[in-house]
Amino acid sequence: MELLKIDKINRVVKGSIKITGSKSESNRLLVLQQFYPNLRIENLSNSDDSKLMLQALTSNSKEINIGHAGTAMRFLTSYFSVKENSEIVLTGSHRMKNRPIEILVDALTTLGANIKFIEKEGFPPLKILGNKLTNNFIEIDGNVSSQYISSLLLIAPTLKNGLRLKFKGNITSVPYIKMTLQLLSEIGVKYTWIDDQIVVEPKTEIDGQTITVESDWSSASYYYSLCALSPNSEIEISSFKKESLQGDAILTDIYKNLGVETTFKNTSLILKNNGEINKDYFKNLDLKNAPDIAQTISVTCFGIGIECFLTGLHTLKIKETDRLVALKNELEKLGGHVEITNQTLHLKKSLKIKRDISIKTYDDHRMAMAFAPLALRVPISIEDPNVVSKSYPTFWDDFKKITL
Ligand SMILES: O=C(O)C1=C[C@@H](OP(=O)(O)O)[C@@H](O)[C@H](O)C1
Ligand SMILES: C=C(OP(=O)(O)O)C(=O)O
Repeated sequence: MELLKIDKINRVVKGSIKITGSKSESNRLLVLQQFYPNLRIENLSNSDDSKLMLQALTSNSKEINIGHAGTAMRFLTSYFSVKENSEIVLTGSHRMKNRPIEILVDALTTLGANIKFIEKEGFPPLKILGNKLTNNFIEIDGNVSSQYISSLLLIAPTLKNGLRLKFKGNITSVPYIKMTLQLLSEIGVKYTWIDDQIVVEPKTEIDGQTITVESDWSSASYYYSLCALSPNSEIEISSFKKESLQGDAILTDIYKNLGVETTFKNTSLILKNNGEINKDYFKNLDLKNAPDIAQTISVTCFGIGIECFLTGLHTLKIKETDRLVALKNELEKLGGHVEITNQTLHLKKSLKIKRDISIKTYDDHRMAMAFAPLALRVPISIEDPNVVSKSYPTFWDDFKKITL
């Protein structure tokens, strides 16, 4: 196993970084481009997950392996269900075969799709026979993963009568659903969202247009963490928009409470550490709308030595790994005290951080990137560092650029 040893960083973090396009926006636009070929995309993500997505969409192969890419797995399930006369096996990594997909498969089946579970009921791999979906109403549980809903919304305008989707119970990761709807709206698809019901109108073609993907806010979180852990630091990251489609743009508010001040300079974000920490803010922070930054935030709090109680984390258990367990294991190796439930993480105040600990990454890019900034406190090692390529292939080059 490869191990990346990072010496303690002794200098103030300074520099500028260009981050690749949002993985979430890219994966949506790639699907839409198949339906509407006169859609052009700029600043597409160079993540493994987006490359796998594009390969899958343009492949002639009968079996497609999507690796660890959750959004791709979920979006492609709907895509291949409506691709008439196609016959495909959609599979993934060992972990992917344990990430549930039954809610989406049931919804698609209600619409008229032909999908079979090949191994374990409710999980990939799937055998999908593409055909014309004839129904246009579904009721769906929205609290397990928003990706099922986005997946259905992406095919919605291609259905003869569009789609009427009604939520049962609460919905999670709502900003990702809004992102899907906003992108549909940008290409001219009409929709309404009233109370617990979304209605999407059909659209057979769009006017030619180019959409520029904003850079990835989840990837930006690691620079917020570096900035919070490095007094007097100043980091410039690009290219971002003030009105973002990405829910993780909430980072600007959250990290303000960890002493990071954000200003916009054209399309760049300038992060500066002003040392003003508001510990109380982290005594109860709900992250159901921004689950991908939970790891970054808990590690930053640990590095600063403050308590945090994070809620709304129920989706973390079914991501690249069980992120709640992974965080507890690794923070405790470093000397932290962490209590978890199925939806919360409580990090107690811990003052001393153990040196030279080797962090396990569990095939999870965000474990590697979230723990790396702790090198501002102690020498640390990251196991299997190349996992970062799932969302951010040049992470280590960029990290070195501003820390060495
Ligand atoms: O739609 C998307 O692009 C995503 C939705 C979220 O998943 P959940 O809705 O499963 O929380 C998020 O964690 C994931 O990284 C990307
Ligand atoms: C959860 C993530 O991705 P996915 O679900 O697409 O595998 C992520 O990137 O943090």
